[in-house]
Amino acid sequence: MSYDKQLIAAKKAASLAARLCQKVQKGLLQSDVQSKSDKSPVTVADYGSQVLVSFVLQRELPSHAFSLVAEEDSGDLRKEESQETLRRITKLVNDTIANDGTYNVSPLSEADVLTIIDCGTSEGGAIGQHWVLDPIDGTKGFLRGDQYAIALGLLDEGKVVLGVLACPNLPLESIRSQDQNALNKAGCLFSAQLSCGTYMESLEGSPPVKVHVSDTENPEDASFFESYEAAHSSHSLSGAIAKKLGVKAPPVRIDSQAKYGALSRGDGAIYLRFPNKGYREKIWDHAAGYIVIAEAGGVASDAGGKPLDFSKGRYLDLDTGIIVTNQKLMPALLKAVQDSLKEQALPSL
Ligand SMILES: Nc1ncnc2c1ncn2[C@@H]1O[C@H](COP(=O)(O)O)[C@@H](OP(=O)(O)O)[C@H]1O
Ligand SMILES: [Mg+2]
Ligand SMILES: [Mg+2]
Ligand SMILES: [Mg+2]
Repeated sequence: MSYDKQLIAAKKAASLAARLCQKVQKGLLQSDVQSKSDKSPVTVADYGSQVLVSFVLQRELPSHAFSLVAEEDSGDLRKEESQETLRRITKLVNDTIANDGTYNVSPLSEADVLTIIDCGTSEGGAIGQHWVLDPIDGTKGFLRGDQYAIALGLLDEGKVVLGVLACPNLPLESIRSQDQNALNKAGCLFSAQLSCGTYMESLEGSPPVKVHVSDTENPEDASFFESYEAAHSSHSLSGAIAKKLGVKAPPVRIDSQAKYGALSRGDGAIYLRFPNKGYREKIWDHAAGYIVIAEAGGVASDAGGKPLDFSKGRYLDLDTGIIVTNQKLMPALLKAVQDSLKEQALPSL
């Protein structure tokens, strides 16, 4: 089965959303930051991005049933104190659509915006097709002016069949490049479809280039990625695993699924993620990255070596943590992870 049409629509949706996010990040004001019940910062761009992706997908694929599992909902925005925020989101979305020029539509109203945000409340699951969206992954990175991604995947019968990662601040060259000029040129769009490989192009438009994960078999040559935020992933556990494996390079700490993108083109060889006990991973934090890595020849699993299961609804059910690397390094990595977890569980003497 081909998902070509959906892939074209997904790339268009994520690119347009990226434009909105870039505009907001440039002019980021403190007043853009709201507080959600989970205390994570949510910005105008977060909602605006979700509206644009949902809008474009429905426009581009009018004959397809539409189900979207997305991170944000309109609850907070419907509150009295959010009126100004809603007004700003609506204007940003309408300006972005008008500047793009593809869609000849009358401007969306604030009520339209709320309705479109709430298109993302699907529960997903193992039956049928569901889009999975993180409108801004790496909100903390976004607010800091660092890495973030617009991450969009498609599930078919519970399996990720395509994924797109728009990473506006990721350099087009390897992040390990020493060339400052090259590092200043940023804005990558990764796209992957089942059995078709992973491609990268510039967000400004360039021919897609096929990418592949690092093929290193030697952990001494491997550098590893992890969250910038220590609260999202234990830096001490990943350090212990890397040491056991023989990794020499210091960790590369960046926000968002830009890690999966950078890994898919070989900027590093390993990604380790170990949230606090009890934290439940959401499917939108990994769906797009999972297929971008798999189609580039890599493998992502939980800490027990099981593939990630996206068929269970909005959450991933998994055994402690997520590990990602190439096929050759995975057995050694898995052993180092298991040994380190056992040691960590032992009472210290
Ligand atoms: N305590 C926690 N442990 C693990 N992940 C967390 C977390 N709190 C938030 N997250 C998730 O980590 C994501 C960012 O990952 P990373 O650390 O790789 O940048 C966040 O995505 P959002 O920014 O979309 O909310 C959020 O879903
Ligand atoms: Mg969030
Ligand atoms: Mg996220
Ligand atoms: Mg998010």
